[in-house]
Amino acid sequence: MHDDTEVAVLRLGHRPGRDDRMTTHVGLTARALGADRVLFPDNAGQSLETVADITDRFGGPFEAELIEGPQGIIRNWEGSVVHLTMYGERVQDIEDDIRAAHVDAGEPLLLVVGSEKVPFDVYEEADWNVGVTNQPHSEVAGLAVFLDRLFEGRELEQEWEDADRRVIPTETGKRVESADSDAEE
Ligand SMILES: C[S@@+](CC[C@H](N)C(=O)[O-])C[C@H]1O[C@@H](n2cnc3c(N)ncnc32)[C@H](O)[C@@H]1O
Repeated sequence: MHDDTEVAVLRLGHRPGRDDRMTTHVGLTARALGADRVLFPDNAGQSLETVADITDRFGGPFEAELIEGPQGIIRNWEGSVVHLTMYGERVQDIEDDIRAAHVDAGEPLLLVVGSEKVPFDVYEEADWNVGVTNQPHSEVAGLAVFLDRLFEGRELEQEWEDADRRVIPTETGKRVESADSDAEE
């Protein structure tokens, strides 16, 4: 999270058209739930634009980047690598170990989520293969639950910098204020 050791999310694989919405949601969920950066495959430019636009409007800091050779990024990552997969160890059994490496020892964390079939190398190169349940579901759901576990809910209290607008929580309806009008309140 903003003042903590870095958490980057790597989206492995992207099928233009079919995966556009899911890849965008990986980025938006990473941003909303406390990651610092999302790395998208180089054919996911449309998703990058959407995430950058949301960050401009609703605040940051958050970075979205296009990358080539995701497996090189995993191999050369200076820190811990967590791969989210339904075949992995149960998140509730190993979250303390991951938190100890990331929060206590200050290791940057790379969080890898797949789309279609994930190459076996990724399972071998990850420090932890982690299942959020051992049932098949979605990269967005796995990412959300994992980040909330990692940050123990602190991400829900984040402050957003350089936002153009801010949502005011309301019991019913929608209330959005511009950052300028906030400043005048
Ligand atoms: C729709 S799944 C496809 C997985 C693919 N069939 C494979 O063999 O790797 C896409 C991604 O969702 C995530 N995912 C799905 N279920 C998960 C679970 N139970 N725990 C953690 N991540 C999960 C994983 O990152 C996975 O790569």
